[in-house]
Amino acid sequence: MVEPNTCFRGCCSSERIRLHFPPSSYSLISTIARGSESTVFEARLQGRKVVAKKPILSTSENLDKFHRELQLLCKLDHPGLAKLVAAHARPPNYMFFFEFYEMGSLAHKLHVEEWSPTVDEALVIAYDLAKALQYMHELGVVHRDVKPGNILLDSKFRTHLADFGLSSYMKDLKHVSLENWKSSGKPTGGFHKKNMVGTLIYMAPEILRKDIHTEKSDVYSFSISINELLTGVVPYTDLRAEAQAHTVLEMSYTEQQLTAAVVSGLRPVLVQSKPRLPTSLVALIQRCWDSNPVFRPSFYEITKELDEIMKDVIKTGVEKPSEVLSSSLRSQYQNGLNSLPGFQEELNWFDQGELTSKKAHDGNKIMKLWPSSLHEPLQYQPTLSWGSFAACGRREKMEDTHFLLPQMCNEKDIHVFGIFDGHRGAAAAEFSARALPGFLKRSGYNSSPSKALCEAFVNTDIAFRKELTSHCNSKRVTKKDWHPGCTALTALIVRNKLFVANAGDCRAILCRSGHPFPMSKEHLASCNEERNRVMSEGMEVTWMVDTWRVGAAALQVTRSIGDDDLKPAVTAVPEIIETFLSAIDEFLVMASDGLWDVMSNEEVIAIIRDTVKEPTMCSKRLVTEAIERGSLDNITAIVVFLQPVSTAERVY
Ligand SMILES: Nc1ncnc2c1ncn2[C@@H]1O[C@H](COP(=O)(O)OP(=O)(O)OP(=O)(O)O)[C@@H](O)[C@H]1O
Ligand SMILES: [Mn+2]
Ligand SMILES: [Mn+2]
Repeated sequence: MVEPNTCFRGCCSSERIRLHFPPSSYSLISTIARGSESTVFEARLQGRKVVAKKPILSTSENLDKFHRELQLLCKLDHPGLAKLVAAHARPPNYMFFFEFYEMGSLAHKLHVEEWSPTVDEALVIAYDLAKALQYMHELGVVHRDVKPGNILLDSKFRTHLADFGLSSYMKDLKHVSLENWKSSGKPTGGFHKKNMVGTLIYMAPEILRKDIHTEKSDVYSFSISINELLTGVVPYTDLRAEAQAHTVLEMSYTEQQLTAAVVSGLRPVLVQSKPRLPTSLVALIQRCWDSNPVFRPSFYEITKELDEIMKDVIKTGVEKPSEVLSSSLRSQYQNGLNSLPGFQEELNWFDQGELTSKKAHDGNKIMKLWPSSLHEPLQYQPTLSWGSFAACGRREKMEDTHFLLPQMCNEKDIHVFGIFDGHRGAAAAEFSARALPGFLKRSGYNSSPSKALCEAFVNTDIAFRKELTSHCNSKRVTKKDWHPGCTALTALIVRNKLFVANAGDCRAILCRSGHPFPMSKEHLASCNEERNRVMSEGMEVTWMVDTWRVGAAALQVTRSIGDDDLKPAVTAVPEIIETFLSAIDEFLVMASDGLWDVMSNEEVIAIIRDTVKEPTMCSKRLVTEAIERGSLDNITAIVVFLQPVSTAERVY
């Protein structure tokens, strides 16, 4: 008797795909992955190596879901989707057999193997994935679980979107609240299996707000995944490797915090420095993760745009295996590089600064930094918590750096924080962030805090310019007019006293009695006093384009570290403002000018009031907001709470 090719219930049928087999025709060989709702095996089906996905069927609802998924899988047929080769849909065994994709998931490739694709490889993957999703959407189906863990790669690096456990016809979707979403089909998988926070990172803000999932929500997840592919970094962690990223993600955010942050506009750090990265691709990613689904392009538009981008990047069309694209691009890229001036012999300026710092303070363990006097009356004790966030923003390169050094030299009530905003390259900023703390310690053993800060700025400047000169001489560097510099802002807290040293146009404010209390003043050529000082040092200041600028370099700031072509007029000597802290002081905000360009002191304070009382979250919020307001610069923010923050306030 020939059995019909249907499932046990008769609701699933197919002409292409066999839906039942005699038990002897398949065997499970080994476990590949154990999901929350299924186990994935390497299997053999009639001699062919396949993947068997065996759902956990503990309730009748699970069974209904299996049949719905099978009905859908019988309809789907696209090269960009994981191919169902067969199924077994009769008791006691229910399972899907898929084509085996030997390279595994994109998540594994990126975060276990730490694979770093070239831009053209990433473009091919993005294009394949977009095509597959366009196909699904045209059928009226949303995937609802687009993420690197569900993107499988074959030996030719072509993409196959898998895991249709959450896929659904749009017409069947009702409002799914977060609660019943969690208990029904929740996106899981990869290394995020155990924790919710991880699975949230691909979910569009409207889903987090408990709205309905539309095709534009898939567009959002697509862009988060493609940005992850280009950066290699797990969203919201700054880390590549799976194990560490996992811990950091869990430590940095609770579920509510991340939900609140994404809804209020937080996004992963946008890809920035990658050879040949087309700006149009970066812009496309940003449009795809717009907070408003209406502004996100459809996959029809995305594939068209990707097609254009690829044509620009390579003049040879798209339907080629990626290896071919890679090699042709690689040779183009190398030709391009060779015609560039000799910029390759880069020093690592962070390391250079670190070394200088070590030499400077030489591990003095006997002397104490600024010991408190026995005669001092009982002092107010601020309770500190601190955090920072930095983003490249719309700039091509990141030239901001910063450091957080709480409890300097193991002194429980001495803390230092610094921001450096580089110009004409990042060298000075990178060097200073590592070198300045060492100079501060050295001076701290025999100078007052403000004198030590001043010496630290000046010594960092001298050391940097010395390193630069010897580097240029030793390597016969061809960069003739290379005079990198940076502005610098450093806050030092010694028990109940705050000292802020500033050279340039970063800014620090205190929130005192609820109002901004300036702790620094900007040093710009547009400011009379500074302009006169620079001119009295014999340096020309001229009105150019839109503002006053110093020297041939046309610098807008009048104090900085580095800039050896403008020394001594553009001095590294900081201005220092000091104040006693008391119960009226809530928090300190320090930021590079990229933030202050688009936000007033009052607005900064209002935003922090309106955010979870967690300093890293506050810093992120400030930076994200500044980018959204159109800041064109790099942005770094440090937030230091000066009072204990109640746990109730910490939760959004
Ligand atoms: N066809 C396949 N070829 C190779 N590996 C596969 C295949 N299908 C699944 N895998 C591997 O198994 C993992 C889990 O697969 P899948 O996402 O389909 O299962 P799941 O139970 O829905 O998991 P979760 O929902 O927890 O992500 C994938 O991340 C991938 O590493
Ligand atoms: Mn799944
Ligand atoms: Mn999965």
